[in-house]
Amino acid sequence: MMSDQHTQSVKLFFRTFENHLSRIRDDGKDANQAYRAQVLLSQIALFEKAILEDGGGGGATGDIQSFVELIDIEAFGDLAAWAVDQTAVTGIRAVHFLDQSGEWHCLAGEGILPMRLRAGEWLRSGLVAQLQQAKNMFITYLFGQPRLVLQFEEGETAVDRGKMALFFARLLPIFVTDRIGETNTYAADRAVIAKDPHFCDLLGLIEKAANKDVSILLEGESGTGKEVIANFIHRHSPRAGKPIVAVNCAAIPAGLIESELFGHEKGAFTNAYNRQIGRVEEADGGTLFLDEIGEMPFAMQAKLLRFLQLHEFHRVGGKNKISVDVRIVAATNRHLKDQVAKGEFREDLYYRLSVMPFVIPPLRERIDDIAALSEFFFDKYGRAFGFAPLKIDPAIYQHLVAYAFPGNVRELENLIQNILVIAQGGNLSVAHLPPNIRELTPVNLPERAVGSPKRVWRPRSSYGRNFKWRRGRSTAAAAAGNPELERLLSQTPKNNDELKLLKQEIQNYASDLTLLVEHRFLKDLLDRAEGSMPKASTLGNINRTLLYKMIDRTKHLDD
Ligand SMILES: Nc1ncnc2c1ncn2[C@@H]1O[C@H](COP(=O)(O)OP(=O)(O)OP(=O)(O)O)[C@@H](O)[C@H]1O
Repeated sequence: MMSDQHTQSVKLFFRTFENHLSRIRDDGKDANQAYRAQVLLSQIALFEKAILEDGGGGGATGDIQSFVELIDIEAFGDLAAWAVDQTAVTGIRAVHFLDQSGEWHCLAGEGILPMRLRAGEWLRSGLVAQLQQAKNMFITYLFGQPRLVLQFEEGETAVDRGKMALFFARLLPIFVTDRIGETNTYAADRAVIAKDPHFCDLLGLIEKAANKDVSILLEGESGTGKEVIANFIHRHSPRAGKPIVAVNCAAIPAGLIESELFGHEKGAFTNAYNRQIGRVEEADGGTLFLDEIGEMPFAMQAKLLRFLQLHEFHRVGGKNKISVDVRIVAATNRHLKDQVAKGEFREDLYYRLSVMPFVIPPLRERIDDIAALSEFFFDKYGRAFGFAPLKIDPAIYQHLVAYAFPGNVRELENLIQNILVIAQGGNLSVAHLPPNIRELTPVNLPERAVGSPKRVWRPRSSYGRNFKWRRGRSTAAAAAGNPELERLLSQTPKNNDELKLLKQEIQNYASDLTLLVEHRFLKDLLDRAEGSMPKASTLGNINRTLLYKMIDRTKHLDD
């Protein structure tokens, strides 16, 4: 079994990984790659479980055989560098990659690659094989060809190496760069599937609010997706690189909630054997998601309010004030204003929390979403359960839309899993629906609800339909006092080629400026870290590989 610390590290690894994949998915460069990243994101929980639990075996499936083997080595190299940088968590010491021409590249770390790829020396199990002689070496396969060698640290590691190697094997196809025909692209945003026009509008508003550092209150029935939206807010906020920490106020006994939120000192109460950091402190710099806020005990509400006003608190049993910077997103499936009227919830806290309130509509009011979410869950769980591509009778959607879904998206998600288990994949028809839904009169779907062209939620342009020039700073004002900028900005290109050249010149100038800022940042950081790279990495919240890269590209400024 893993220690708590390692479990936490593995979890952190996966959260960072999710961010990495989200970036691939969201950068808008390649729809197929984005789709594959989304598929992996939807499987990540299964991998995490498999790696954390003994004997999980990595049950998730991925249709990697359908991907052509053209790997973007550079992009994969970044990931490899990162995995080696996080060796305490991944256990990985070096990553080697075999390209199509049969040449090996050391993508990250240091290690000598024994060129013994002959059959018989490797114990193959599915996509990965372990070298018989050196148990810390794993090969992963793509199309039956060895492609990647992972060298793990010697001795015991907290992570099961086989599972980690399998995880990398599954990742490879994400970095395939060619196109593989038409694929679904409904993965507009990780796990926020939305097609209903009103819900899409609401998401657009929420995205705008996410950008402002204000408290957000999400109200809505249970299972409507409030937690999914809280994550969406975090990812679309300037705090996206920091943690989001969720606290379910209903799940914590009243007597423990203060220490859960604010932590406690050793000996603060019976059983407080060690100092414990609270969830608020864990979320420093990021977002604190307070789920079921309506269940927070009245006495605790006063303490929370105080913290929101002062941004500081004491650990239970502690004397020192601790300051943190968190953004609060709270959610409730009760009507908080009614609770205020009944005297169950503090009015002052209500106003603090609900600077931007949003009501998430129930699923029955988002008819287009029922079909879109069903498609999404059929695909997600069909893959996760290892079923071949499904054939779904469109009448299924007509019945699902007729149902009221009192349990909202959560109920729909469970239902789709049940249908898949009952049908065991293959052809899905109305007969596989539970009787209460099968017997409903089918509803004709709006044309846009299922199939292509898919309407998906995407961040909207802030310009709306009609474009108006914003009243912004003039170029003259922007350049004031800087002769070089004045020279660049005073030119009026006469055609597109001239414009491109000028833009390039301005970009070069700007990157020089950013290097100066980076240089100043590094100098200060290393001063504070007294020259120690590990310390600088922690203080600056920057991984070491990137730190080295930054030093490399700015060191010429040191003269
Ligand atoms: N728009 C969506 N796209 C994809 N999955 C969704 C969406 N909305 C909800 N889900 C899924 O439905 C389930 C319930 O969502 P979530 O936990 O966010 O609901 P909730 O409103 O916070 O529920 P509760 O009030 O009971 O805590 C989750 O498994 C979530 O992944």
